[in-house]
Amino acid sequence: MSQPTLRKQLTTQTTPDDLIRLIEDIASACRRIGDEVRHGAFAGILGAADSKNVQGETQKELDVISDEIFADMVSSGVAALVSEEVETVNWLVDAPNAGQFIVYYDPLDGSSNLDVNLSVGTIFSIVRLTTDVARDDTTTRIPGTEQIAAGYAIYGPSTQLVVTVGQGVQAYTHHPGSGEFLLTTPQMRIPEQTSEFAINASRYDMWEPPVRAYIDDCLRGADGPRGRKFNMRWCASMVADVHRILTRGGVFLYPKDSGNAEQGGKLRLMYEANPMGLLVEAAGGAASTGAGRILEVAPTGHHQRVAVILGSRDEVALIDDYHSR
Ligand SMILES: O=P(O)(O)OC[C@H]1O[C@](O)(COP(=O)(O)O)[C@@H](O)[C@@H]1O
Ligand SMILES: [Mg+2]
Ligand SMILES: [Mg+2]
Repeated sequence: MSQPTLRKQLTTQTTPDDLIRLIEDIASACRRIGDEVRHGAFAGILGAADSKNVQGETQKELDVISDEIFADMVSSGVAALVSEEVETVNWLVDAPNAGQFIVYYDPLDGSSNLDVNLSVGTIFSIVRLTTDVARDDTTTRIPGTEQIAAGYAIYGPSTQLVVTVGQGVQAYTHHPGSGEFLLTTPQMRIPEQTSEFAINASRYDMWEPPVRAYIDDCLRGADGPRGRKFNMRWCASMVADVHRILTRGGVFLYPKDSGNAEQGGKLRLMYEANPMGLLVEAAGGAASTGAGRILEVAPTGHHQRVAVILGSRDEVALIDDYHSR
């Protein structure tokens, strides 16, 4: 094993010790969640649970199990956990190894893919509270610009952990023999230009005019205003779509449309849009709502939703331009 381990690489990047311990907790939890996902068919847990989450969505059994694993295993230096699957903030300040970190997380992302054996993941975002924490839920409404680290695990053909602690984006691959996450991509970079978009095209008739105009122009190909052919991908798993973009470029859109406008969009700011926004920007890309930088959105609630447009910088800038026309 010549590649550095997660701890070795984070130490080389002079990451504070308490943050390394926290990221290692998260890596252990993701290893366990990956195992549960892989053995889900044997345990018969790939289906729906008979419960709904705060978003009113029917939970998958593995949504609940993954949340329990994460909440059990992630505690080093933690003051509070904010989960997609739990309505309220889980304050840990009385726990023996509590500290100043707030961890926002989506325990299982892309869960509609579970029973069809496609890639799913876990997403996390970390902020460090500077002052002594007050146990009130407004304390945790912190803009994405304050994140000190973010990442995701992807449970695909291999399990990978993709992390930023402020020095670019690193990808680690789980090494089944040793159980370690080993550094396999030292720097993920997003090309500034792309000819590949990802959007759920079945929502075409619900899109607002700027998004419809942008996609129409891409689909007109070489003879159209873009002067080149565009390809399309949609995994219905944000982790899988963003991983592809961090690996080879592209643009991902989940806009606000007439079908989700009441909720403000589909994807959640604190544990989907903010962490993915931090990763994409750290890899040279951009992340926008169409009306401004995602990371600068002032949070009004833990489960608030936003429009998401992220990926290759020039393409995101162009889509923003469609919104300002
Ligand atoms: O079903 P749609 O419209 O394709 O939406 C897919 C999107 O919803 C999500 O599955 C929402 O995340 P969760 O699975 O964590 O609820 C994203 O991962 C994905 O990008
Ligand atoms: Mg999700
Ligand atoms: Mg989820």
